[in-house]
Amino acid sequence: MSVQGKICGLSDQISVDTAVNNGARFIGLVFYPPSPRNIDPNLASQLVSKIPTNVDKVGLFVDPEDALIKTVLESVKLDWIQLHGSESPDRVRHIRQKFDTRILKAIKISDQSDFEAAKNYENVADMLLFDAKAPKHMANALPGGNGLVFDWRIMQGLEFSIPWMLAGGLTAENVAEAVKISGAKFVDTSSGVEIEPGRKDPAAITAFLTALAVIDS
Ligand SMILES: O=C(O)c1ccccc1NCC(=O)[C@H](O)[C@H](O)COP(=O)(O)O
Repeated sequence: MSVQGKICGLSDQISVDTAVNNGARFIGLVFYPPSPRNIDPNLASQLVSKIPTNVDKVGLFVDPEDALIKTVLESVKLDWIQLHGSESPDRVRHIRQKFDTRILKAIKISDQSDFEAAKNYENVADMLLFDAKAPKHMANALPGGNGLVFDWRIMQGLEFSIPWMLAGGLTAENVAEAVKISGAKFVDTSSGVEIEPGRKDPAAITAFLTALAVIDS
């Protein structure tokens, strides 16, 4: 199986269609108001209304209340709920059970010790997403989508009981190296396919997905 790609933070139809038409496996939709990629549930519903069933719709939340998830799901049928905050394993279990939707749980990584947290989520999530942790001094840092990489070498030799996705600063130029070093089978990008935060670049989306297609995995 080739490396599967998620394009996250989509907010316009051209970019959604470009991602789908170039082989994206996952479409990420941000429901986190402080993000420049945040979108209204009704717009989200329109954007993904025609995407094929083999492309999964991922709704991204940060420490959401149940009410927000409920409101979003009333507008758009998500295949995954991505939790990118400090949600506990019990909270993840609750969300998974209450909304009967697969969970992609983000774990922030800066060094090897951060992987210990991942073990606590293997029994409550369906997939893990390893993303670079923003440094404390970084101004205007978001919980994710910061365009930061972590040292992919620290992934080597690690094994998890559920699938995992690599994220953080991935671009068409570095994704092949990231896959080779980390062994990732799933990758995710947002900043790396943007003209500016919140404004996707269809050409960069195409380049990223084309780069995936030629990786011998
Ligand atoms: O993308 C955002 O604006 C965002 C905001 C708050 C929490 C998470 C967010 N994105 C999560 C993602 O899945 C991103 O694709 C991931 O962090 C990688 O982002 P990037 O480093 O920009 O490629």
